[in-house]
Amino acid sequence: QVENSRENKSEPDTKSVFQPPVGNNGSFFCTIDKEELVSPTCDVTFKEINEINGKIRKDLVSLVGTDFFKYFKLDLYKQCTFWNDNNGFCVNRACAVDVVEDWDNLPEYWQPEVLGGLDKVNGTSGSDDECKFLQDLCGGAEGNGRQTEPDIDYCDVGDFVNSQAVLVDLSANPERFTGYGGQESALIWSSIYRENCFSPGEMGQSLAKSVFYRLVSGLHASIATHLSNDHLNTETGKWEPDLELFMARVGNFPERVANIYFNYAVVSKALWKIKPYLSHLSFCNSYNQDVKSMIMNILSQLDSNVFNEDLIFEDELSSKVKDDFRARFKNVTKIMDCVHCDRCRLWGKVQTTGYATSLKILFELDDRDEESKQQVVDKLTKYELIALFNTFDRLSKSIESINNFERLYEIQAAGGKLASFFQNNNFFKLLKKARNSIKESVQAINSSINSSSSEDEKPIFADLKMPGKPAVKNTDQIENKWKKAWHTETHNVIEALKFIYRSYIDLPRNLWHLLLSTSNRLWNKFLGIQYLSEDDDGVSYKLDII
Ligand SMILES: Cc1cc2nc3c(=O)[nH]c(=O)nc-3n(C[C@H](O)[C@H](O)[C@H](O)COP(=O)(O)OP(=O)(O)OC[C@H]3O[C@@H](n4cnc5c(N)ncnc54)[C@H](O)[C@@H]3O)c2cc1C
Repeated sequence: QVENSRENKSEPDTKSVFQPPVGNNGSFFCTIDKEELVSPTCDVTFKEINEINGKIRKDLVSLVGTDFFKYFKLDLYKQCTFWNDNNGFCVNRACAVDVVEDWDNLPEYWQPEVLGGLDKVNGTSGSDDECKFLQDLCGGAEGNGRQTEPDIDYCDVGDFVNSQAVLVDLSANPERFTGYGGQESALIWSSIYRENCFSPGEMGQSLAKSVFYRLVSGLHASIATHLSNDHLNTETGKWEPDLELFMARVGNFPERVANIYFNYAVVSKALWKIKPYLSHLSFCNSYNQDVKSMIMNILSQLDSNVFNEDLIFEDELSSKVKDDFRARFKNVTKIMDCVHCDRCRLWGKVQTTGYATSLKILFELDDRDEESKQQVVDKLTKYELIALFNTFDRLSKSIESINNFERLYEIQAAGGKLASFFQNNNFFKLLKKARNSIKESVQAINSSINSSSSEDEKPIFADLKMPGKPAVKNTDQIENKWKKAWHTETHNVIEALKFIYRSYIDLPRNLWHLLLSTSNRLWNKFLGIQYLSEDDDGVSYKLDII
């Protein structure tokens, strides 16, 4: 699944980058085996992940809704550094981000003087007994001494303290359908997938490549699940799930669904791994008493078997591949600066930062050294932690949505479509409208005979609404197809019946005429005289007997 050869290409080429669709009899839901392991590196089945997710979903929703976890900081105006394309923008309202401007209503630890007051926080940090991690968490004191240490970051943590960065309430800017697409988003995705080309010949590169691909594809599929689950129905004006869109983007591709589960396993293992190092922290309890218990409730449901990160870079030789992996994933997080839709950029940044944080925890937490583990965790910034939990929430929501889409799919497959057709009285509306429409069309034909106008070409069922119209299809075309088929069939049946009826009526008369004309011709021939005939227009003319 990661066989795309993208090396040595200067321009993104979407055709060579993306996998061909892998539809399975048109349906994933019927073919995936939920008892199977999510991946050879995960000792967990799809079913088990569903169960874990069911247990933690409620707490996770509450957690990301708390004041501490719902705010994120990012620079929406950062220039794209990968190609010269900083002029595009998404004009759709759904692409916009509502930035926090009402500072008075924010908790104290989000106030500008605290967020920006690094010196003040640093000044107190040495004397207080609380560890630096907690102060980072509550005061935003990122970056102490980071520069002198080896780079273990999979994203640019400096972005969060950039002077251009704005604070955004994630709960006020949900991840959903924005209309962003076409060449622009395809270019972003192809550039992301192109990062997945490691130096050939390195030990362990194929497994690293596979993990990289699955992470990106899982992110891509998760975004597609959210935009299908929260899709604008232009007829009702409501945001609602769109099953057909989901099937077209995710559901018909078992591999993409599996990659969402794989990402869930990766992030949950990272969370499981930091659990022992969070216990001494109070998570700004003075602001929200429940945050800590919610986190612990969630983490206690997670299992170490969900993902075995040790298999990825298992021997010494693979450390080069690991460096490559880190640099390439960092690029993925930076490519988010090239996304023109602000809302997509926001959630793209949150999620790529969440994966970057997971990778840092999984691959940079040295198993042999307890102290270094604690240090890595202590140095996580507030925004990495917020991104980590929000990314887990996004994956958890995706899995919940996949299960909901499966139920919708089964209802439709079991004839739900037909049932709703009758329940909504559409069948009877169809009959009534057909009757009225035929009357109208007859009138239209009559008037067109007089006025020589083209009124009779007006579609008969112009106002007819068929059930279950897919958002992605041209509805006019579907209606016209129905009308055309209806017309053609009724016309053909009526003409056939008329023909048969006329044939029976005309048969005796035709036989009598045939008999008369034949005997007349034979009599004339016997007498040796000319006889008369008629052409198709009824004109009589003489024929000579040869
Ligand atoms: C960072 C980012 C965030 C975005 N956030 C949003 C958002 O919040 N809301 C929104 O409405 N749109 C969002 N978009 C746009 C969205 O992802 C799609 O690009 C857009 O909807 C157009 O979809 P598409 O069907 O043309 O194919 P795309 O999703 O653009 O995919 C392009 C090609 O990639 C391949 N492909 C698709 N999915 C996968 C997969 N999971 N694994 C492997 N290959 C795959 C297919 O061959 C496909 O033709 C975002 C885009 C980016 C880059």
